[in-house]
Amino acid sequence: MMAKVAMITGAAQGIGAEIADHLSKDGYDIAIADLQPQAQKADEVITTVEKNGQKAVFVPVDVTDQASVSKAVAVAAEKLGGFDVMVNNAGIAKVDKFEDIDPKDLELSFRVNVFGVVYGTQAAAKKFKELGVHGKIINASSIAGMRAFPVWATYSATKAAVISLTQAAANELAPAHITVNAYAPGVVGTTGMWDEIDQKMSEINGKPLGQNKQDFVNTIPLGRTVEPNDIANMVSFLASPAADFITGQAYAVDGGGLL
Ligand SMILES: NC(=O)C1=CN([C@@H]2O[C@H](COP(=O)(O)OP(=O)(O)OC[C@H]3O[C@@H](n4cnc5c(N)ncnc54)[C@H](O)[C@@H]3O)[C@@H](O)[C@H]2O)C=CC1
Ligand SMILES: CC(=O)C(C)=O
Repeated sequence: MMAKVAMITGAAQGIGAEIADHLSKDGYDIAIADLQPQAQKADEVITTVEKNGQKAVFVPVDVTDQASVSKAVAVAAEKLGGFDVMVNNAGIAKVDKFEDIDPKDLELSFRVNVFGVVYGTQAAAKKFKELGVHGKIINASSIAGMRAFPVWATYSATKAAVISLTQAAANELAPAHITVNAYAPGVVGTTGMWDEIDQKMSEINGKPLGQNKQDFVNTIPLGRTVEPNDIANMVSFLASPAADFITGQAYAVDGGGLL
């Protein structure tokens, strides 16, 4: 029997790479979709997936470009022989004081974090319908999309939009038995995204490097940062038959930080 196929955007590193590891352990063949310059990093993820006994391909994509996303889905489905799960994981984080928000950062953030989810959802839904698959779409939000933080306006707004898009798409696609859900991580210490955030916050508020991150971590009742493994466990569940009757939901994976 052919393995099921999952495509993960932004999977050459970080949370996306961890999701590739988990979903391949669950028996999925994986399309690692990322920007072309990430091809070398993607090779390491391919090795991991193959060690787990599944097939993997690198599919170059720029999620800000509708045609590129549509082509990536077509290529993934053709190379891997099916299409069952789409994880719209690619994202960027720009922080700035509200009054200093740079229009270029604002535009790029919406193009990657919001347009990317729209295009990924459109392309996946069309492919699922074409193949007659009851597919699953899983989007990357953030706890910042559930509660806005100071100097995080741009990022928070994009991740709140992801929750809205998830609900709307879930409603529209339910008649085709396509589910749409989101994961909303808290502070992930190990992927590089937070190094950039911490550096920028330190420039804004003058706190020593590492202090802004520590301040967030201090608010987490379970007492540690989120690991990519915690998030991939949630994605693994949302992709599984155990989640067949769950749609339109956004799940915080944050150690209770929103409590
Ligand atoms: N790191 C964290 O603390 C948290 C991250 N998230 C979200 O989780 C997702 C993954 O985050 P991380 O792994 O930490 O980030 P990361 O920066 O390690 O990885 C992001 C990936 O997205 C790719 N990407 C960026 N722009 C792209 C584009 N235009 N087209 C295709 N791929 C593109 C990058 O090449 C990279 O491989 C993001 O959506 C992020 O907003 C949510 C909450 C917390
Ligand atoms: C980067 C991000 O989304 C958080 C909550 O840390």
